Amino acid sequence: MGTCASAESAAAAAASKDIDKQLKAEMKAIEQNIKLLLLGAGETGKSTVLKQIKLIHGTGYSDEDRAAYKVTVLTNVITSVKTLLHAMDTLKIPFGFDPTSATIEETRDNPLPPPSPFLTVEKMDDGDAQYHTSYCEESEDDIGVGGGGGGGSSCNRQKKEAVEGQLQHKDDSVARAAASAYKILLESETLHTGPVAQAAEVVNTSAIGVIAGKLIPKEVADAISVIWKDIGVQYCFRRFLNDLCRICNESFVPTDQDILNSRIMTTTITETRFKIEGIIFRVFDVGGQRSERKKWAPYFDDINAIIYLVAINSYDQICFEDNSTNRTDYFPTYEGPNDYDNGSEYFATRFLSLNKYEKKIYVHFTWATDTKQIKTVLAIVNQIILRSNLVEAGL
Ligand SMILES: Nc1nc2c(ncn2[C@@H]2O[C@H](COP(=O)(O)OP(=O)(O)OP(=O)(O)O)[C@@H](O)[C@H]2O)c(=O)[nH]1
Ligand SMILES: [Mg+2]
Repeated sequence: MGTCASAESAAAAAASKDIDKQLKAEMKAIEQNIKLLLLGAGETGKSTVLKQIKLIHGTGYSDEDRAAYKVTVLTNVITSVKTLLHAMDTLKIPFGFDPTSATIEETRDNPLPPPSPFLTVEKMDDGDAQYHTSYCEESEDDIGVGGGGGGGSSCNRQKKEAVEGQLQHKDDSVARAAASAYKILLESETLHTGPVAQAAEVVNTSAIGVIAGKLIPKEVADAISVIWKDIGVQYCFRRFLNDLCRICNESFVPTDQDILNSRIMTTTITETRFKIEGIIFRVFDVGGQRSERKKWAPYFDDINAIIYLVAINSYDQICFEDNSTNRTDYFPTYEGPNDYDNGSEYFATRFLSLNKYEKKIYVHFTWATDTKQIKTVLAIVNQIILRSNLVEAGL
């Protein structure tokens, strides 16, 4: 009896000690805060992940935030149309070009280029590496410009992007037919005539920025509308401007998805604090362009985790910084087929093989603009960080 009672009290004392330790660890975490650093090259989705954390764990966006983002979205629309018009000339696609009039025999035989989900790699203090793929989960919202567009899934979107990528393949027969039509019109000096070419002139000569409180000028909005209806322009780049009418309307207020899709290059390091399960997370978002990277160094002190983002669709894009350097160049050691599964596996393996100090690295394939997928990734990240805190505290 006496033995039993003393065993019980020993167990109770041990349990109480554990609780004390846990409370102490949690208090320590609260005191210290959890410092999370978002790193990665330019346009890899760092600020987008921060926006998602704000939506998931913060208070969301106020009316003032939305008014500021309205300026960004409207400016992004004008910039995108200018980019699109530039692409028409670069890819040699004339206005009015109908891709269905060209034979697609060769394109059908070409392998599809890999779609473009983004890869995130988390570095932890020690231990194993892990993968998490949220790439093909169903998504509630489809993404158009501003993403207000209806239905569909991430998988459908990826297939759509892959098909669009194929349409732009420089060797396919549709692209050759477009270039040939472009050449004929150029030689006959009729390439830049007609209503769509006039609308292009209006957009190209308009100012890029939209001032706070103002709308896109009516003549520019009308010109964008004319450009967007052109079948050749649709062929050139059909996914960005589906929501033009909504965005150009006076009553336009950016939705959460508009905000996630909008783009401002980060040039000032920001710190944002969130309380998740009682613990304060301090998230640092840095600029990824080359000139910004020298500002990263002081932020490595005392951090609990790095979320390193990589855009795995950027392997064939050039750097914003100098407009010529390939962002990732090709990988001569890659011998696998040109498909998503093998390509993404290869990227993950390359990153993991750089782990010289046996740090814990977790790899997630995800879409930074998809709140549902980022929610899953963040929940895993939080669990990992909190777990490693308890391990540190000896629990
Ligand atoms: N399709 C797609 N677009 C994304 C994804 N992540 C980010 N984007 C878009 O890419 C653009 C750039 O994303 P940002 O979050 O601003 O990139 P960043 O890494 O903060 O860039 P810097 O501030 O220049 O370092 C934005 O328009 C985003 O909406 C993704 O996973 N998929
Ligand atoms: Mg940024």
